[in-house]
Amino acid sequence: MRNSTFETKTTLPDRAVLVSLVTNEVKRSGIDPEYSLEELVQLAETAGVEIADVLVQNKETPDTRWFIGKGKVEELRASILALDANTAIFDQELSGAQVRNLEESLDVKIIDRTQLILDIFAQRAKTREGIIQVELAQHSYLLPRLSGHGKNLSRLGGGIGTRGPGESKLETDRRHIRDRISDLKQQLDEVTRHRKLHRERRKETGVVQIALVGYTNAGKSTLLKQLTEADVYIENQLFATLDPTSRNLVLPSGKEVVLTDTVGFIQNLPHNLVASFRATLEEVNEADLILQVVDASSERRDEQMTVVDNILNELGASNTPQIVLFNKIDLCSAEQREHLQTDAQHLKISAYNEEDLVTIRNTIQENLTGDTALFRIPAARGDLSSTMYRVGDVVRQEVEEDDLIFEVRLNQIDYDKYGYQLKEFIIHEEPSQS
Ligand SMILES: Nc1nc2c(ncn2[C@@H]2O[C@H](COP(=O)(O)OP(=O)(O)OP(=O)(O)O)[C@@H](O)[C@H]2O)c(=O)[nH]1
Ligand SMILES: [Mg+2]
Repeated sequence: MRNSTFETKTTLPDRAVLVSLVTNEVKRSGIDPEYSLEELVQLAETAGVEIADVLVQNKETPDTRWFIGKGKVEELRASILALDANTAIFDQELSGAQVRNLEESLDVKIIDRTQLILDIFAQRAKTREGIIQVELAQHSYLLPRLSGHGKNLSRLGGGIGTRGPGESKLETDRRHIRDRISDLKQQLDEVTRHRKLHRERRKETGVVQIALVGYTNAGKSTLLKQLTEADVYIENQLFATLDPTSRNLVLPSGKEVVLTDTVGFIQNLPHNLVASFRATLEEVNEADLILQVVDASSERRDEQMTVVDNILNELGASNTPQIVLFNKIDLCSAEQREHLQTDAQHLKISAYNEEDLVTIRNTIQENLTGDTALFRIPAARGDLSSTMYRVGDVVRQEVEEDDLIFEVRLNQIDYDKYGYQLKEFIIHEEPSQS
């Protein structure tokens, strides 16, 4: 049945026991271990893993050799045998030595949350940039976990926990991996430079950039599709989208802006991954407006919003104007709906409701349209006329004595960008009605 001669060991789907160790450090980190474990279940399912059992241990500190306590290792062994599992997935990061000890003792594949996320990313990566970024993250994860013998590289073969760097590198030693990392970094630099050039060109043309951000599975891609008719991948699973997709969005005024879908966020996002995906996430940083998409029907809505805000902070994008879209309102209970903040910056929507899409387009437009301003420019500064047309809609233009009068409905973003020369000529400003 199997048609590939390259396929290595795994013929059965992975069947895993999930393990979570709740240490004092975990408790201090502010991460709710129960929520984290719920998410690990979803991540495992997303990766196509069957879940046989879930084990939890409370312990002040991890065991240096086994991570979990010796007694818990025996419990895990019993569960693996009874339920015929071939993998154990830990919700916290393990050291290389702990992985080896557990693997030798239990004779199953051992992976942790970080590796599982990296695997899902590896399954999803389609563009050159995405593929390079994932491989870079995988190697960076692996490097400190290789100690002495390169034996644990033999875990790289097939199935989850094994995708990625690839079988051809089975015998690779540390130096080899380091070489590969610097090679990947170089390739990434090149791709990044291209992306940057592209972005700068878009910027020069003055096109407004809007980024859809949010927790994974919130509905970002669905909104991109609904708003722009883009053909994008939408799935009820974590990390459906990896590579940013940009599409033109036409506002009611006829103005075109660029809307970009981005990779979803998750709590406890592996550091290697964030570092590797910095280039991709730059899109968010450069946006003129951020649409934060929230799954309002999620029991964990507030936690998810906090994670997103924290990551935006880390990216340096916390000052970018933001509209929060409370999505999936159709799935919300009356009580859930009631607790949602609503004002000009917070909308309750469903990505599948046409009227809501109209509201979103209008709200974007309102946020881009600022106040109406009156300018008086000396005729000698006629060179500024063209700038007037760059910063908004000129609604009136007259000559009065030796001066030019312009009434402009400002586009706030463009005005901030290009309007610095105009500011001294303003004679009257009126807040917009919207
Ligand atoms: N009922 C309902 N389902 C929605 C709505 N918006 C999105 N969905 C569903 O939610 C799931 C996730 O949607 P995506 O658009 O893939 O989510 P995403 O934010 O792009 O997710 P990632 O790419 O994984 O980060 C899909 O099954 C969508 O059909 C909505 O307003 N109502
Ligand atoms: Mg998506």
